[in-house]
Amino acid sequence: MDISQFAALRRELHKIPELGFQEVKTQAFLLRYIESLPQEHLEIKTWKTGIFVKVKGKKPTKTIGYRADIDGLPITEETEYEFSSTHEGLMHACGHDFHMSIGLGILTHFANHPIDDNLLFIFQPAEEGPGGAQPMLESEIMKEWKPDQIVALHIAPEYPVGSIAVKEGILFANTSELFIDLKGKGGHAAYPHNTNDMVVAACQLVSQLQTIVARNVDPLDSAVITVGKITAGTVQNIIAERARIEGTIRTLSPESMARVKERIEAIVKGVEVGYQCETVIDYGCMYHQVYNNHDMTKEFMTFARAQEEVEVIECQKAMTGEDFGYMLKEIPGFMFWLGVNSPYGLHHSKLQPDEKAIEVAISLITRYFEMKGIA
Ligand SMILES: CC(=O)N[C@@H](CCC[C@H](N)C(=O)O)C(=O)O
Repeated sequence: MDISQFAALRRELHKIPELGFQEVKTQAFLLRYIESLPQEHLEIKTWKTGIFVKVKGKKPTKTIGYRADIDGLPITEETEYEFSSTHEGLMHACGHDFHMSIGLGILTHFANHPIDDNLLFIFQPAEEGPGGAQPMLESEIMKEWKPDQIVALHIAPEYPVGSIAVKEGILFANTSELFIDLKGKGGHAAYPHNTNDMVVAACQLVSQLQTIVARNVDPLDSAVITVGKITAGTVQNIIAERARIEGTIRTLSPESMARVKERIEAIVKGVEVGYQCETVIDYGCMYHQVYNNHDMTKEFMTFARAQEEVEVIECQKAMTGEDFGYMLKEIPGFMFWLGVNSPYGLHHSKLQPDEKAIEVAISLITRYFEMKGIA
């Protein structure tokens, strides 16, 4: 198998990023490739814009899963790659093009060289939102093909190529999106006393939200409230009638998530009374923490440490979120970081992961599955 072809596939996928549950071209591209493989041991089923591929084992006693997310982000690419996104305003800025091409590489190997156990490849839509993992888990296909163990990776710009980073237990946080709409009374810029200005209310609210992590969360626990977007108003000399705040909440414990939300609701109520406006809070999609199974992670770290070309870093937990957490809640397994050495981080318009990491991941996971998949 020529591993360099998977960097080429990654470039093709990089050109066509699509948002969650709109991954129509991505699904068609993946299917075309998967259908070009020897079909003798494969069973393919589509689910919405996702795909399940089962590689039937020779004498299976279990099924091992590999999950790759497939959606892109609403970011305008600034990499100057020859193979930049052809979809305006959209980019694979979270490495899902890597996750898919690595999945195709591992699948290609096992379509040609099946092992004793079954393998299940899950190409999952909508990781960035609204979340594809949970509905995929509840699907009839998953009920029939549910793996006994499951693995996924995520690219890590901050680690060098050739390294992976992982830990037992909690790896990623609990997350919840946060949308707050404010409606007051707009009017002429010169007559503020006749209005309820939602620009001022929204600015106050954003500042007050910052006090929650500082004052209401146990300092030995961790939480983040990030407001990534504010929209308000129409032009410079009209007082804004409406404002919208969009953000995300991250906590290491489910208890802190409940506490943070309780405080957000109290503060929003205060702004509502103080600014005589109407408010609506919507928590959008929520993800369960990524909790790595202790025994499987330990076994994987021992295995990876024995591979000459891989450096294993025992990392800290991160406040990122991943709906793979839902899969790990039901299926023993783990997620690990794959070092890709990019000067720009995840969700950045100039993210440039090093493609040499694709080969590292394909050969590491292939060998790991070969070790695990002996009946
Ligand atoms: C790995 C990663 O970057 N995941 C995203 C998941 C986002 C979930 C949701 N849209 C939210 O913002 O809460 C992340 O931002 O951590």
